[in-house]
Formats: sequence, structure tokens, C-alpha cells
Amino acid sequence: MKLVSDALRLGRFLLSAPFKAVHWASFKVANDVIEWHPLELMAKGSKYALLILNQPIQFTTDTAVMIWNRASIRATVDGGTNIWFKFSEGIENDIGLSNPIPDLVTGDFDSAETRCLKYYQAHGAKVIHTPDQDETDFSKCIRELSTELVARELKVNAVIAVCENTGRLDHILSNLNTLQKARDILGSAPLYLLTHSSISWVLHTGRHRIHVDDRAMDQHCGLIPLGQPAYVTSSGLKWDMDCLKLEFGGLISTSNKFTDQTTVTLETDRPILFTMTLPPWK
Ligand SMILES: Nc1ncnc2c1ncn2[C@@H]1O[C@H](COP(=O)(O)OP(=O)(O)OP(=O)(O)O)[C@@H](O)[C@H]1O
Ligand SMILES: Cc1ncc(C[n+]2csc(CCO)c2C)c(N)n1
Repeated sequence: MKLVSDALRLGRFLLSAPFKAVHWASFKVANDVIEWHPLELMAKGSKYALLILNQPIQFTTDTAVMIWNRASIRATVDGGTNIWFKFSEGIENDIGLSNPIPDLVTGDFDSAETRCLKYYQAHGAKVIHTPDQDETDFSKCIRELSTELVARELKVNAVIAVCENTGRLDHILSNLNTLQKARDILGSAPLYLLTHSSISWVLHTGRHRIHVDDRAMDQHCGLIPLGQPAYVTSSGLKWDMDCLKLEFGGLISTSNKFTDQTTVTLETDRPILFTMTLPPWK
């Protein structure tokens, strides 16, 4: 009953209270709205950290180069080191990479090839062995990244992990777990999981406004409770929710859609995963 009354209260609040904007990359203070600009994340001038995880790169070469070049700091994660090495090997000068060497190379190195590790170490990458077998190399990498950002006094607006959601469901689910844990590790820089066709991140308890544009019209999206039910109220989606309980075993919001509205407002009483398909890269 308490959950229901909390949700109703939150829902009424969403509909009635004026939105007070805070910087999109910052995190909630009660009554504030977190602003998200998922289509602008890698725009020129945006400051983000990039992680390459262990899945084949499915972007076009031009898009992958653009994402790499615009990053303020880059890390490859265990087997992701081989992926990046092979992607860039021999063509780094032809495809316009500004610097093909990652800043950080992390992992337990059960997947990274020695020749890749040696090459990157010899060319200035910081190679950090993270042997702990109670956490994935992805989670451990964002801990190392966080330390490195502090050491460099570098502030980023986002951390973007490139990884296709294919192959191993345990890896895919643990990546979602890392998205949920990330705020405790990274503080104010949100962690996004980017595939060639989608982007996903966690909306923590509170109020959110997602800004898109015409390109998002009719793109699919999903709102998935993480670990516990969530009561969600939304506006701007094809299937809007009004204090609707989302839970596994009941209803989760998949195959939802953006409409012609370029702003989606959401309120949730528990963390949810927000995932959306991306319009074609230009
Ligand atoms: N099939 C996959 N689907 C989604 N993510 C993956 C997949 N394979 C690897 N990853 C991501 O890439 C990261 C690095 O992968 P890698 O296999 O090199 O590391 P790992 O953590 O040692 O995994 P494991 O020891 O279980 O194979 C993982 O931590 C995970 O986040
Ligand atoms: C209960 C429990 N289940 C699985 C693992 C194994 N594990 C989890 S993350 C990780 C690292 C992958 O590189 C490994 C081996 C564990 N430690 N504890």
C-alpha cells in the first residue's frame, strides 16, 4: 500500500509541479529534474570518456573513428583491447584516428592478447591489471577510470561503454548491473551502454526529462525495472504510464515508442533502465 501511495504522490507531483532544470549530467536533489540529451552525447564539444568492451565493433569505420576521436579519455577493457587493436591495426593513419593508443588498458587479462598489451604499454597506455574475480572487468574498469579522472583533474559529462548486446546473456545482464552500480563509482558522470543501434542508461529514483528531436520519432524504447518493481509516470511516449507498476513477472515496458514529441518526462520511484534505438548515424 505504501508503494502505491508513494507512487500516486510522485505521479501527482510530476503532473503539477513546475520543472526546475538542473545541469543534465548532474544527479538528483529532491524536486529537481535531471535533463538527458542522448542524441547529443557525442556531438562536437561534448566531453566523455570512452570504454571499448569485448564485442566486435559494429559501427561503420567512420562512426567508430568519430566516437574514438571525440573522447576526452579512452580505455579498452580486457578482450576489448584485442577488438580495438585489430580494428585500428595498420589503418590508423588512413582512417583519421587522432591517436589510436588507449589511455587505459584494464582487465584480468584472461582475454587480452599479450602482443596487444605489450604494444599499448610500449606506446604510452597505462596498463592496469585488475585480477579480482568477484566483479567484471567492465565494473573494475570504471573504478580505474574514476581514479584516473581524479588524478588528471578531468571532468567528463558522460562515460560511454561501447558493447553490442549479443552472445552471452550473463554478460549482458551483468552490464546492466554495472550501469546501475555506476553512480556510486563515478558520481556525477552517467554511464551509458552504446551499441551500433541503441543506447541505454539508468534513470535513478526521481524526475527526468529526456530531450530528443525529430530523428527519434517512432524509434523504440523500453523502461525496465532493475531488481525491484518501479512505479512510473510518463508523458511523451506512445504508451504513457500513470503511476504504473513495472515488474518482472508482471508488466515491463518494452516495445514502447517515441512520438512526435521531442521531450519525454518520466518519474520513477525506483531505478529503471531506459533503452532506446538510435536513428541512423550521419
Ligand atoms: N557477449 C557479451 N555481451 C555483452 N558484454 C560482453 C560480452 N562479452 C564481453 N562483454 C563485456 O566486455 C567486458 C570484457 O570482456 P572479457 O570477456 O574480456 O572480460 P571478463 O570480464 O573477463 O569476462 P569472462 O571472464 O566472464 O569471460 C566484460 O566485462 C563485459 O562487460
Ligand atoms: C557468486 C559468484 N558468482 C560468480 C562469480 C564469478 N565471477 C563474477 S565476475 C567474474 C569476473 C569475470 O571476469 C567472475 C569470474 C563470483 N565471483 N561469485
